[in-house]
Amino acid sequence: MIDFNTLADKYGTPLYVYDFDHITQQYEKLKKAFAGRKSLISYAVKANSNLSLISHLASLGSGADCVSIGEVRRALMAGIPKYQIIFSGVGKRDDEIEEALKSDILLLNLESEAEMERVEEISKKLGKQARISIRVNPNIDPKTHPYISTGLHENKFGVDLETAKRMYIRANNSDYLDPIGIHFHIGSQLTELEPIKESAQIVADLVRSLKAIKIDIKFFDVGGGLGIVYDNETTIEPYDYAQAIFSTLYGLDVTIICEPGRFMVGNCGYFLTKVLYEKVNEGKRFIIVDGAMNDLLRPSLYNAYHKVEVVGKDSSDGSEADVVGPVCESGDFLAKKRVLPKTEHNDLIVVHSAGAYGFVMSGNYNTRPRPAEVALKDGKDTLIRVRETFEDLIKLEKMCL
Ligand SMILES: Cc1ncc(COP(=O)(O)O)c(C=O)c1O
Ligand SMILES: N[C@@H](CCCC[NH3+])C(=O)O
Repeated sequence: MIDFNTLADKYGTPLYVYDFDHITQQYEKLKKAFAGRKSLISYAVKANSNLSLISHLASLGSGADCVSIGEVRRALMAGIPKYQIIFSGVGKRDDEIEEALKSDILLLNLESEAEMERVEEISKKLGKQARISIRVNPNIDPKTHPYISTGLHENKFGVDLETAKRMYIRANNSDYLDPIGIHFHIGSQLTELEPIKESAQIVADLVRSLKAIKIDIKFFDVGGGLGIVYDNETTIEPYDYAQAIFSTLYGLDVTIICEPGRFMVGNCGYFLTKVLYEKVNEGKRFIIVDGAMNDLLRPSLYNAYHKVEVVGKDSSDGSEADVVGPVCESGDFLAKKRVLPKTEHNDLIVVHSAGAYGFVMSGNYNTRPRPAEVALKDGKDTLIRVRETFEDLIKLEKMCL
């Protein structure tokens, strides 16, 4: 049992708390599911890019999937070996490509023909050969929230099968490109296995057709996307996930890469916020707390559900309320229409499953400094990011005054 009150007293609120032991369990579960085949788990840094958290994953043997040079730098700083780092993303700048090539990471994952031309040109300038993978868009509906669906042709990600094949042939004929990987990622918070299996089948068929023309793909990257329980969702078991992928890989000797973000860190995280006031507007009850949409955006952005509880109080005799923050937006809420007990000033509210896409999507709207982050490991709590101050926020502007 986590003693949330003690943590809130010690570090203040709003506050992010991550249970690193839970991350270890998630990592081991997935690693075990892939046992028996060559595999690399490349944690999707975008889900939670705290350096101490990445460093914890590095200590478990994890690689990193990055979508900006900043994330690549974080991964390297946190101790992820360079040959376990992948750089994806639809819009890499020249300077990002150059730095990634100089860093000698495992793969640049390419998402368009135009990008491949840039990478070839920059590799030529550096006198290097770029190890690349190509992100295939298999046009499969992942059956998730439209904002986090990425594997349909209407989404901006990847290239269609024909284009991918053309790119592989071209890359294979280039002195500066080494096409050794293939990639797909159809969306996030996936709770159904079939779309993943179908996509893997399509992409594996492409790998077999490439093999027939002597283009040898060594890394089969299935992206991330494994969903977690926020409310009462049925999720995909890692074992079934791995078996579904294995079943598509007949005749192929590849290292499977998978890039879980949410699965690895989502349920390890808690967002702690204190009650400021309660009020009732014409029968509508609001619990106003010191955390807001700038700290945890998912409810406002996706209408995402996060379980909330008032620490030490039983909800059974409660009534319906919205939990809202102090930001000047009607869309600033953490939870809507939840049965919650009567609260007092300074009661502590815990928002669950806040480890993924929580702090990383926070901002300073309304000149609100971002929360501190704390890790729990082996029964000990450690500060892993200091709370921002007003001075931190205005530092860059003050330099221009
Ligand atoms: C290419 C890629 N890999 C991995 C991920 C991680 O996704 P998730 O957090 O759903 O596992 C994403 C985000 O959706 C992504 O775009
Ligand atoms: N930000 C999203 C996930 C995006 C996944 C990245 N491609 C969320 O909070 O659910």
